[in-house]
Amino acid sequence: MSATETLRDSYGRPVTNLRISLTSRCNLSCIYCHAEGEKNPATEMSTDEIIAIMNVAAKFGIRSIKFTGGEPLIRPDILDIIRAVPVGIESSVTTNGILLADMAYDLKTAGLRRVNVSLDSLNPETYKRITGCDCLNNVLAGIDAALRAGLTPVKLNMVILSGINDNEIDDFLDYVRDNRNLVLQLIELMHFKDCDYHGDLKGVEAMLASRSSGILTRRMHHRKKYCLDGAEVEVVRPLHNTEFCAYCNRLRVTSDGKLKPCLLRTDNHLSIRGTKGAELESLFRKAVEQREPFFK
Ligand SMILES: Nc1nc2c(ncn2[C@@H]2O[C@H](COP(=O)(O)OP(=O)(O)OP(=O)(O)O)[C@@H](O)[C@H]2O)c(=O)[nH]1
Ligand SMILES: C[S@@+](CC[C@H](N)C(=O)[O-])C[C@H]1O[C@@H](n2cnc3c(N)ncnc32)[C@H](O)[C@@H]1O
Ligand code: SF4
Ligand code: SF4
Repeated sequence: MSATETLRDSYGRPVTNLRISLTSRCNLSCIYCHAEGEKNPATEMSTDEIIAIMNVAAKFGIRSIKFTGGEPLIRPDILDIIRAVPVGIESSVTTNGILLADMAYDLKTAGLRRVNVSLDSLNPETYKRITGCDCLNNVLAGIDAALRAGLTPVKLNMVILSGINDNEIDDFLDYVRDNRNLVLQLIELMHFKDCDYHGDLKGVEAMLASRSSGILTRRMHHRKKYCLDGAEVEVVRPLHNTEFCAYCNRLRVTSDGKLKPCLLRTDNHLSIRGTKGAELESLFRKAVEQREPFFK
């Protein structure tokens, strides 16, 4: 196998991005959480199992690894995991930010490139209603610490919840405005729980487009990025979006060690528990073969 072999699925989509769920456990209980599509996970992977997976990913030309969960920062070995990311792979974490203030500097020193921080409201009451925790200030302190540590750009993930936080978009635009290191991500709610707050992101995109001085298209998912009056906003609108899936370049690993070809499917997971070397590589190939756009 060449050092730069990139895996492609039968739809011609290259896999360049790996999302590893480090745990299904979390210190918050958001009303909408999809937990990265995990259902009843078994035992978490060990540090060594995660390192073996990252090393195979490097052989297959994976360019970026995202650590997610559950809440990835509650893993006691998170710094060891980040230190073990193979050279040449950019690593990032998606976190709720609760523990970030104390950890940002160490994460940066361990080699982490950047963070996405979930923040669905700037109002303490609304934040508590969504997450179950009266801890908005911890998250804001975490974002400041991440900026100071250079974990940039810091992307703020805001899931649009109709009737709960959709009146706060302008407040968020003000929050990120004129800070080149802060990007706002507006995310469409996917229904994984009985959560009835789905909002229309197409309407939001039309509003952003009408106020934008420029619109870019990201390679991944062909997501649109809007530049308006000093604020950078990316829109994540996956549902019934064939273009989004056509440009999906990700493979996932569940916290209990299964390759997961698509966020929205649970019927084609492949267990990699107890495998390494050639066997693990062959399972990677098989998982990529099983990838297909969810919306097509
Ligand atoms: N349907 C679907 N949703 C996704 C996919 N990737 C990310 N999302 C959603 O997008 C949101 C943001 O995910 P993040 O973990 O912050 O990462 P990201 O924005 O996708 O990645 P970066 O921009 O590289 O940091 C989450 O709500 C995910 O549920 C995907 O491949 N399919
Ligand atoms: C599952 S969380 C895991 C990482 C971390 N605990 C956090 O909240 O950032 C990853 C991202 O998925 C988003 N998310 C969770 N459930 C979702 C849903 N039903 N629809 C859309 N996004 C969702 C969260 O807002 C977060 O930005
Ligand atoms: S913090 Fe993340 S993993 Fe935890 S409940 Fe909220 S969205 Fe889910
Ligand atoms: S729904 Fe599946 S195929 Fe579509 S973008 Fe998400 S992970 Fe990729």
